Amino acid sequence: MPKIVVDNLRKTYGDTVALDDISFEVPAGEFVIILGVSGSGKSTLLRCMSALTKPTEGRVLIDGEPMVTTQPEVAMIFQQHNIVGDMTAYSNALSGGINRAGLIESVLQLQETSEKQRALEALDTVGLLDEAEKKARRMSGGQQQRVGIARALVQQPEVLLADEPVASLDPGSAQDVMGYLERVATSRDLTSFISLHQVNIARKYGQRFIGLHDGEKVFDGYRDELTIDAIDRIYGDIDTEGMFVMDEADASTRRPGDEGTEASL
Ligand SMILES: Nc1ncnc2c1ncn2[C@@H]1O[C@H](COP(=O)(O)OP(=O)(O)OP(=O)(O)O)[C@@H](O)[C@H]1O
Repeated sequence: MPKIVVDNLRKTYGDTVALDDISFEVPAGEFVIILGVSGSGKSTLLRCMSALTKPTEGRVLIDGEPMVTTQPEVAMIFQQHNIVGDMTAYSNALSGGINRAGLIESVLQLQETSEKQRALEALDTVGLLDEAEKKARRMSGGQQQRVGIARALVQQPEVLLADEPVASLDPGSAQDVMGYLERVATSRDLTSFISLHQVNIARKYGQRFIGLHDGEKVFDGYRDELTIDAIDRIYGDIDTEGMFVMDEADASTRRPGDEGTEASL
């Protein structure tokens, strides 16, 4: 049985069709990148998958069960980190257990020792154990996003959703955070959906790619299928030259006349 089924998902806001009849199935453990320009529907798709937004039509199934409300098995990481600057990295991570432990226990840090242990392990996983007692606001954007990942892990999710997790980061930090996300997903066997608009980063880390354009699914395939033509379909009229990092293995994906146009970012 697929881990996640997105079944004829449609979401409209007045006259705006944010998602238009989106369907796909993803087996457990896949690392899926959602690609598309701003406004293509990436956030709406992830919000529907986490039950933060109710679809107009269609449904999302996790392990065959409809997702009608948010649940701890599905963790969401946001672009703006959504962590509390005045709290330490440890306290922020620990607050990820809020769905399981309850609000009061979480605020008073009355969670069980096992939960506290999990927070420390999660910080260790994202390379921040030594910074556990540091206030989040004194950390870099990349470190804050890694705290956000740690917090999501404390929730003990099976599915990880990340909405533009590296959009506000410099290229080095963005790669750093994507590397941690990939390693965490592999080591904890998470089914992951990461929305990105940077094609070069997507190609480096993604296993499978779902491309959205104006709310429609225009691509669904694995790394070797993400050709320049596919990128063109996802990005439409936008000049995609320079988005595509070629390597030896990509030679077969070149279009006639593309010789010499590869760009490295
Ligand atoms: N709460 C809302 N109310 C009205 N329209 C919305 C709302 N949320 C999204 N939209 C519209 O739905 C469409 C898809 O938006 P969405 O945020 O999902 O795209 P996106 O690909 O995530 O863009 P970005 O990368 O800028 O976040 C856009 O036209 C957007 O204006």
